[in-house]
Amino acid sequence: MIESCLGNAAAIEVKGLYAAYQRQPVLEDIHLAFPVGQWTAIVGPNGAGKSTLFHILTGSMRPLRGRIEAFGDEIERHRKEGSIAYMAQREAIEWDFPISVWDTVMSARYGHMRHDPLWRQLLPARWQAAHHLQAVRKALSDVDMLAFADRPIGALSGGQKKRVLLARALAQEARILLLDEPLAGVDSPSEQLILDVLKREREAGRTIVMVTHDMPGARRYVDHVVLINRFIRGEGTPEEMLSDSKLAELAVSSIEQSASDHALRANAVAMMQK
Ligand SMILES: Nc1ncnc2c1ncn2[C@@H]1O[C@H](COP(=O)(O)OP(=O)(O)OP(=O)(O)O)[C@@H](O)[C@H]1O
Repeated sequence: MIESCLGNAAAIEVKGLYAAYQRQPVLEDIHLAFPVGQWTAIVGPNGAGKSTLFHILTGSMRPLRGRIEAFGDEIERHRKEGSIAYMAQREAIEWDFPISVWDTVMSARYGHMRHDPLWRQLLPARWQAAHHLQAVRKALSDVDMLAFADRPIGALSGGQKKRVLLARALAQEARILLLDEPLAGVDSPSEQLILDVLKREREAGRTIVMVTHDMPGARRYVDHVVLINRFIRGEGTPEEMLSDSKLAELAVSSIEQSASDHALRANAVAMMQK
């Protein structure tokens, strides 16, 4: 087990996080902990701030305020060590870029290759050390995409693209997997395959955090659920958080949030016109 000796430290802990785009708050007063070795689902309506939270966790966006730790330590060190793998939404990727499936997944190994001798780093991707090739082969095989290794990524179907993105995250062999909607837009065999792969990763001790709108999948597989809509709206077991009444409260929070944002904007416009 990867994390068996780590006690109760959270894999990631978020303390007092605030984030905004053009002064419009998106995340406020976020306090969260993703338990080590557990599978967490982040659930919230469109525009709730879920992807923004991931952008902050991966370091691609700076929050206005707040502190983030990984394994009880500054998160930046763990990012640099490649301990956190991230799977973006399919829409966030440039699929026209002329790169093969193999090379896309191999790019997850670049962080590890930094420790290889320089002469080896200069060789083409296919001549890298055996353990890198093995990690890529295993990840592609886990998502049943090894037969597509030489295809350009732009020639894949939507579900295949999703599997390649997951393979890329797996090939990093990170301790934490952050997955933004890994189940969105895939057919049901692909969905089952992805859930089974993640179940095995969790059993091997990896910490998984995934954004999902798939309630049946989350109810069946995850250990921990976070409800979010700008603020944290609940955190607990799937039984507690994914009950009809909790999900109804979350939906109502979304309507109230939009109404209050609308009123604030109208107020601001009225003030400027005075
Ligand atoms: N680059 C940006 N500039 C300005 N506003 C943004 C930007 N990115 C996101 N937003 C806004 O921030 C809010 C939160 O967006 P975010 O993508 O984090 O939500 P989400 O919960 O991931 O939504 P979805 O489920 O639709 O993917 C939305 O209102 C969105 O329009």
